[in-house]
Amino acid sequence: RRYVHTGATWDHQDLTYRMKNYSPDLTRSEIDEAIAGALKIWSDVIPLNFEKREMGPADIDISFARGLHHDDYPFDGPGGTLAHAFFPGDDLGGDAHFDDDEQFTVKSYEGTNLLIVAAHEFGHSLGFGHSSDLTALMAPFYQGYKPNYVLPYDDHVGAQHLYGARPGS
Ligand SMILES: CC(C)C[C@H](CC(=O)NO)C(=O)N[C@H]1Cc2cn(c3ccccc23)CCCCCCNC1=O
Ligand SMILES: [Ca+2]
Ligand SMILES: [Zn+2]
Ligand SMILES: [Zn+2]
Repeated sequence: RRYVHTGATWDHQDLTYRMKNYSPDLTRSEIDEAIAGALKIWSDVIPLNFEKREMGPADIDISFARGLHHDDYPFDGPGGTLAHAFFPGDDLGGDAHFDDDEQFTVKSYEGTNLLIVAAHEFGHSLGFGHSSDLTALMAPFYQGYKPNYVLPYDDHVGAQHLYGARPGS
């Protein structure tokens, strides 16, 4: 049990998310697919449902930004920090920001894999801190593209400890 829980969780099961903008690195459908896939990594094991919204307020607002971008955590250019996200809550709570100075890719060993980075960030959006298990998704270090990604044990146990297990998972 090395995952870290921050104390904040959502008080509703049906969470909404919204793409506030897109990155020029990929097509909209590639980005939508990577985001949905990253959310599914978590909803496969815990009883939360994610619904994409095109307009209006959402629990998890997703955006790409460079440098300073309306929060106290400016991005740092290419490399270094790849993305960050906020624990559950109103406004910025649950939101995920991706550093658009990275070259986001899908299904490639080149660049920075959007699905894996997004899955890590959504762990924070659901209330998880960093794990000291370096093989965990919630480890603080990017571990590169992995085809057919399966949620590591530490994250799986952590998620179910917090939100219970999705029946049959
Ligand atoms: C887990 C990931 C998806 C999100 C995390 C940030 C995070 O925890 N978001 O929720 C991240 O970006 N970690 C850095 C940590 C990091 C590694 N280095 C750095 C050099 C400078 C600044 C940070 C780093 C060494 C050089 C490699 C730089 C490229 C990879 N970067 C990382 O692994
Ligand atoms: Ca960066
Ligand atoms: Zn930010
Ligand atoms: Zn993190």
